[in-house]
Amino acid sequence: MLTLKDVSKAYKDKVVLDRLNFVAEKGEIIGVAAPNGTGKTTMFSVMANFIKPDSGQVIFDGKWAYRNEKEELSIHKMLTTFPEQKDLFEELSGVDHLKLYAKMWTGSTNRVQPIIERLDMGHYVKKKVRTYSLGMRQRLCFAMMMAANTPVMLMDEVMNGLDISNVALISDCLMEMKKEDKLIFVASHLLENLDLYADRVIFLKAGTIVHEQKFTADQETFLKVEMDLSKYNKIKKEMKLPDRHLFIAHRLLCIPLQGMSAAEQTKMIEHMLSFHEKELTVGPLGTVEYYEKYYAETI
Ligand SMILES: Nc1ncnc2c1ncn2[C@@H]1O[C@H](COP(=O)(O)OP(=O)(O)OP(=O)(O)O)[C@@H](O)[C@H]1O
Repeated sequence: MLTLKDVSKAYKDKVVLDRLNFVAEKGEIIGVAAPNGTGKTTMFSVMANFIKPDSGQVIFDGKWAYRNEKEELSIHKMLTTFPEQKDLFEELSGVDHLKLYAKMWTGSTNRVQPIIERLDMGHYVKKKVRTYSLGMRQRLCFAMMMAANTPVMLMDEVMNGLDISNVALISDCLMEMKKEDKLIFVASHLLENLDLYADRVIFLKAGTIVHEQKFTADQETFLKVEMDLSKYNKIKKEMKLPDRHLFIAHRLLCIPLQGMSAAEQTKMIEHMLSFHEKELTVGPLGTVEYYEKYYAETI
């Protein structure tokens, strides 16, 4: 559905995307995680052709690649990007915005009313945008994407400024949209929220994807123990930890259980319990833990 092939982009001598490659299919939600200033927005801007990459290609459906105006038009019928709040028209109402997006992309306004109801916007949507709070504007931006109803959606910071119940509401809508076979990219700093609906999360670092986390049943299992650095150093002296263990962000010891017999696993858990640590869990690494692994100091 969407392929990035060797995409590179630099601003002067600052390389932001460095031969980036990936393939995304319809019916997927792909989370994009990285600290501020890493290149999430740049990647989306290249995907939407708002900026040209220095090299490489963005290919849609195996055939369209922004090579000319006709191709650009074909792609932009399939793709929407999350509107920026500053691009909203202060003197128009929310309904006006929704009708505009619905008409432009689908040729009909039939979906507007159900979207207003689904997003619980009825009490404000007829008022002018200049009277809206940050969260009300954000919900309108999301509703505009729902109204456009394109097969590909690029959502940068979709949860910005939303309270807990609205984060839950938008998360539910994203899951419903996934069932409608959309391909949705969500760049977000709400990492635990991504775990809820993303099929995979890509982690950007130094212009490339350093890790892709897939939420499948065959994820590697770790024994995870919260501890500080001095305790970790003490344990390392007292026992042989597996070579592939991680000590993430100076706070979490993660021991891979793969390859250990049941007896060895039990022994390892008993051993860790004997250190009386705060918390001990068994499971795969989550998005927060991978984030810390790649962006915080790890031994
Ligand atoms: N037009 C530009 N000119 C020069 N440098 C730019 C430009 N746009 C972005 N950059 C730089 O490129 C890098 C990546 O920026 P980008 O906005 O893509 O990051 P981001 O991951 O989306 O960050 P955030 O989480 O803060 O939104 C940053 O160092 C930024 O300063």
